[in-house]
Amino acid sequence: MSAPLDIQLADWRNHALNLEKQVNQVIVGQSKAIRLMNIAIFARGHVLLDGGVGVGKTTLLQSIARGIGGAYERIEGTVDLMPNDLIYHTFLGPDGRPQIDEGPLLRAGENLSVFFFNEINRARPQVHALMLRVMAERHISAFKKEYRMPHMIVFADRNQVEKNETFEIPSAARDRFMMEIPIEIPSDRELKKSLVFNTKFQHAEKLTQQVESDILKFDQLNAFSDLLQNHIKSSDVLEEYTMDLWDATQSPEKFGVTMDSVDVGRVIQTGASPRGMGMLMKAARVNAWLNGRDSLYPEDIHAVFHEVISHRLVFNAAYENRRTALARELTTNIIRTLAVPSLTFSKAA
Ligand SMILES: Nc1ncnc2c1ncn2[C@@H]1O[C@H](COP(=O)(O)OP(=O)(O)OP(=O)(O)O)[C@@H](O)[C@H]1O
Repeated sequence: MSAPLDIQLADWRNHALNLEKQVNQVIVGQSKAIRLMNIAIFARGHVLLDGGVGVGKTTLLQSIARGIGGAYERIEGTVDLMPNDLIYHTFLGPDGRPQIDEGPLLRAGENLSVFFFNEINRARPQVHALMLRVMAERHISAFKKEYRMPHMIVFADRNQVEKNETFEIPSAARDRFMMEIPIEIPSDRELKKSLVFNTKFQHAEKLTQQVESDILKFDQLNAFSDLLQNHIKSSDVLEEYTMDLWDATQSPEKFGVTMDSVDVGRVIQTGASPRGMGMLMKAARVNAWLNGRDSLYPEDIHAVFHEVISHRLVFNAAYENRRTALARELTTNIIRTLAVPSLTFSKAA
């Protein structure tokens, strides 16, 4: 028999916060990104990572995978990567004859919990199409059988610096990702110094091993996530506020939102999608639970608004090449400008 709901919620919250604490001890200066990744894990959403090279993405994901339990797999996006490279690879066996083995998507079977697609925008659209299908359906047929990966979360990094030979992910594909999370070099000088001079940070594998394994049970996350999503309540006032936020992503000028650098009325081609708003609320509910509440507050939406909404906005062509800065300014100004309702909910025990 399963434990009473309030005990389950409290136990899982302790595990979630423990995971966060342990990952923060090995990956320094990334506490905000780690909180957001934890939210995505409990909301069961795929994540785009926005970061440069050598900023600790692999170490971070391996640490998280260790804490979640299950298997971690990684693939590099390259211009000659083919969809089949995710599914199988061929090699010469000891007898000199060609053999076929399962590729990174299939190798771990149902144990796959974290799949890292590095530099996804170096891969061709055919590869994106396969990846997006598997992200949505979490199964694929190959070798005359059906492979399921029900516990998989995809983390995809886009190389934002080098644009040669890249295939940008179109807006419809970006919309499938719950969040885009920046992984930036820490700004604190002492932290930066320790990354350079403390030799432990040059041993990524040893760092990862410091995270306790199986803090969460990766194969129970889907069921717990459903339970959590059904548990967190919202109110009419909060729902109306959310609808205004949504409208403001499409027509910011109607809500008096302004931007310093551009005419706000001309900048947006398409605001957030219904899928995006659904994902916003899923992420916000996880934030409420992590903060020990059973009701949604505006601050739960604010905590994830930028990372869930920005990558979905489509800017008019003249502004697309400045999208990162403009999206940050717009989402910040939407939150600042729209009147925040005050809510009086009781805190969860
Ligand atoms: N914030 C950080 N905390 C801990 N270690 C870090 C951090 N940033 C970088 N490192 C260290 O830098 C090295 C490179 O990290 P890692 O390979 O994870 O980066 P990456 O972003 O995945 O690189 P690439 O883009 O080349 O794949 C590792 O030894 C890692 O420990």
